[in-house]
This record gives sequence, structure tokens and C-alpha cells, in this order.
Amino acid sequence: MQPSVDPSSPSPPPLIETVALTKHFGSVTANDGIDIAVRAGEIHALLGENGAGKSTLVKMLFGVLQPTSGEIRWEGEPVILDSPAGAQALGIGMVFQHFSLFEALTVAENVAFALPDTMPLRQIAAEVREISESYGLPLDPHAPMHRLSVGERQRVEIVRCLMRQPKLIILDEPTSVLTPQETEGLFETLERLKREGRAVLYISHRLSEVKRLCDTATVLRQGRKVATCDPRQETPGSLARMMIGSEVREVKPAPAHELGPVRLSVDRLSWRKPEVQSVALRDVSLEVRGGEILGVAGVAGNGQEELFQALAGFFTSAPDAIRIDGRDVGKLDVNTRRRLGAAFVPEQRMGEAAVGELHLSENTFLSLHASEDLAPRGWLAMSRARAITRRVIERFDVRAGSADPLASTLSGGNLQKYVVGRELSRSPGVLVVNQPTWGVDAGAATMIRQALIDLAAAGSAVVVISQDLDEIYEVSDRIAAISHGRLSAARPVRELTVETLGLMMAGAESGEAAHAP
Ligand SMILES: Nc1ncnc2c1ncn2[C@@H]1O[C@H](COP(=O)(O)OP(=O)(O)OP(=O)(O)O)[C@@H](O)[C@H]1O
Repeated sequence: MQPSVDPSSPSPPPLIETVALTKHFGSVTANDGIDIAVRAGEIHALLGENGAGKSTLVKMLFGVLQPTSGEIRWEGEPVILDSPAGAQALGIGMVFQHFSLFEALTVAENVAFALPDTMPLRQIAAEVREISESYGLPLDPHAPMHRLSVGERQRVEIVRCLMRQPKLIILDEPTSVLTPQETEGLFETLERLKREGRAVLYISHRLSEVKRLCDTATVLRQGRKVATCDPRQETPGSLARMMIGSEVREVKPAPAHELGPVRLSVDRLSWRKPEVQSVALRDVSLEVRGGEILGVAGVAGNGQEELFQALAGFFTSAPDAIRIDGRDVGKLDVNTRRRLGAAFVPEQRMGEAAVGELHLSENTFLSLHASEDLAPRGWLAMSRARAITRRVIERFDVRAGSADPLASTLSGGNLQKYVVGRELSRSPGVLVVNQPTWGVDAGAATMIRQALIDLAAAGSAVVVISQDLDEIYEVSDRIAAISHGRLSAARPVRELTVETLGLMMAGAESGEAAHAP
């Protein structure tokens, strides 16, 4: 006999639920009594400003961090998630923002590392192919990792996660590294996972994407839950208001100003890093005058990193291939270029721009000791480094648990604010910045972009390398595109449509050449 269904029976419990979940780091309360419920078959956004507590919450759900108090329930039952392996065994998968893949291994070999049992590599390769085809995540299981684009690497992480058949998939800012086409592809995959009855917990600062994709949103502010809503009923503006508690300001364009002389120039620079996976720079030339911002647009992996490294002096070139304020600097190292008034913000905030194990003042010292003379006659002027750090924290609203925290204890977006603020603190004559607002919330992104515009308006030459086309259009006076290591001629922003820029990013020098037969 069929069991009869009682219409008054309660709906199934959420797949995962937290009750008063709390996490303290010393005196910092990163999560304060959070209740969140994620149901099977929904895409649930987790929103909040930088430092609101999103990463802390998902790390507890994946067993990386242990709660100070509160409860996690899985399918209605209290559970203790004391390791990622334990979370995975229950059916929880996570795709982190920073991938953990081995360059020298193939796709299938990388997947093999994440699997609990020993499965023959041939079988793994076959399953990778099957999953990648059925979920619209095209991958060659035998491709070496170092050949893969950022988007393809993320697919490896997702396929690796799906191999375990998770019921809940957590994604931390998955679209920040993707091209618009790759983002579309990812959304289709997530929709399919939802149709299969799996749940997706999705951290993002891109509110228009959240509105389009997600069924529910939980909003955190300063460690507390402030709202649960249906983002489809909201606007990006109303979501931002819930996160911040006030309106997001708009970027103000620079007042009309005269351009000064050329402050940064590159003349026919060609270069290839010894590493196999690097992109060769080919005959790159550019000029930036005082008072202007040159935006460099491009899909990740087209030589942006190499261009940044060339300008910052991570490697040397012919003396006159790069000039700062009329001086040949091609042979000079980064500190000497800094002494000449240049400043640099690399894409990798942790590792390249900041050392996690050091306090912020020590990081300030490391980066500015040459340009700010913080080690006169061998004395370490740490009190000056601390004073600079205090000013940066204040001006850029860096939210931290103490006056001089370890860099590793800052949330990703707050560390980015510190790094950008530190480099801007000296009002450099030349600034080169790679992905200035990566991982920062809408309010902080506005503040950083405004600071770049104000710096140029005061007479500096600024190069902004960014994958975010909205950002490129918002801050730049002229835009060039980088493709396969070649930089197009720069065009004034007013004359450049997104379509033309798209063609330039695809390698057509003027944007029209792509139409040629
Ligand atoms: N290991 C730690 N030690 C001390 N404080 C920490 C540690 N990890 C995080 N915090 C603090 O906890 C708070 C929440 O950080 P969390 O990384 O969860 O924020 P977030 O919402 O993910 O931010 P973002 O959008 O910038 O990534 C921040 O104030 C951060 O400085």
C-alpha cells in the first residue's frame, strides 16, 4: 500500500542550517549569532561588506574553522564539522577563490589528489570528461595545468568538487576571475545543479549577478545577519543599502584639467619570462601623461601580469625601454623606481603586496623603506611606519581588529584597501595598479576608484590594469587592450564602444581589423 501523504506534514528541514553560530578571533567577533538556512534546490547568496564575516561563516560550514558557540545542523541533525574531510563526507563541497592546483600535473592528476580512494587514473580521466561534458565545463583531462586559463582552472576545481557528488556546493567569489562568457557558462552549470536538487551557497560582491542568479540572499553586516531576502525582488542599490546601512556613493569624474608632460613611457618592449606558462610581451609601447589614467583592458592571462612586472622592475629591460619622468629606468630595480616617485600595486595582495605573518606597519616598512627613507643610516624608523599605517587605515577605512594587526587576519577586501592605500599614501607621480578593486565591496570599490581619479587629477600618471570593463570605463581617460602580449594603441574613452574594445581585446588592433576578410 502507498503511504498517504499528510498535507499538514512539515516541509523537509533545510539542507544546512546554523543556529546562533558565533566565532570570535580574540577580541574580534567575526560572526555573531548567525542563523542561516540553505535549502536543497536553491542558489543562496551570502552578501556583506568587506570584513562582514562571509568567509568566516563558510569556513565553519566547510570544517576549516571551529565555531566559538552555536550549532550547525545538516538535514535537521546537529553536526560537528571538525575538518574539510568531515564536511566532504557529509556532502559539502567548496570551491575557494584561490585555487590549489599543481602546475606540473595534468587535469586528471590534479583531480586524483582530491579523491579519498585510489582510483585508476584512466577511470578518473574518463569521469572528468563525463562530468565536464554533462555540466558544460569543457576540459581536457590530459591537459597540463600550466596551459590552462584562469577560467579553465576554476572548471577543474568545480569538476573536482562535483566528482564527490556534493549536496551543497559553496563558491567564494567565483566570477571575479572570469570573462563574461565564462561567467555565463558558470551560471548555466549552477542552474543545472539547482535543477538536480543540490544547493549552492554563493559569495559575491557583484550584486547584479546575484539578482539574476540567486533565489535567496542572506546579508551580513559587521558579523551579524541583518536580512534574508529574495534578491530578484531587490535592486543592486537596495541590496547594497542592506549591506552598508547607507547609500553607496558614486564616483565623481575628475574636474577638467590640463595634461602635463609624459611621465611614464614604454618603447617597444619585448620580453618572455623563463617559465613555460608565461605570456611573452611583444613590442609593447605606451605613454601616459601627468593628469591622465590609461586603462589596460584584457582577458586574464594575456600578459597583464608580465606588463605589470616590467613596469614595476621585477625584471630589467633595455635602459630606455621604460622611462619615468624622463629617466631611463629599464635597468633599475623596484626600490630605485620607487625612489623616483613611482608606486606599484600588484594583483596578488597576499604574498606579493603583503606578507601575512607580518603586522601592517612592518608591511608598510617593507614596501616604503626606500621611497620614504624609513631606514636612515641603518635605523629602522618603525614609529614613522606605524604613523603611515594609521593614516592609511583611517583614510581607506581598513576594518581590522586592532591598531596594527597581522596582515593575515584582515579580510581579503580590507587587505586590498590597505595595499592600495599604502601605495597612494605617498601621492606617487607614477602609479601602476593591477586589478585595483579585486574582492572589494561596492562602497570600497567606489572609494578606491575615486582615489585613483583624484591622484591623476592632481598631476600623476596612472596605469590601471583591470579585467573589469565597468571599472576601466569609469576611471580611464584612454584605454588600450592587451591580447597575447601585444598592447593596442590607446583610444580616448569617449570614442570607444564596448564592442570595439571587445574586438581589440580579441587581438584586432583597431577594433575594425577583425571585420577584414
Ligand atoms: N584569523 C583571524 N584572526 C583575527 N581576525 C580575523 C581572522 N580571520 C578573520 N578575521 C576578522 O574577522 C572579520 C570577518 O572577516 P571575513 O574574512 O570573514 O570577512 P568577509 O566578509 O569574508 O570579507 P571580504 O569580503 O573582504 O572577503 C574581519 O574583521 C577580519 O579581520
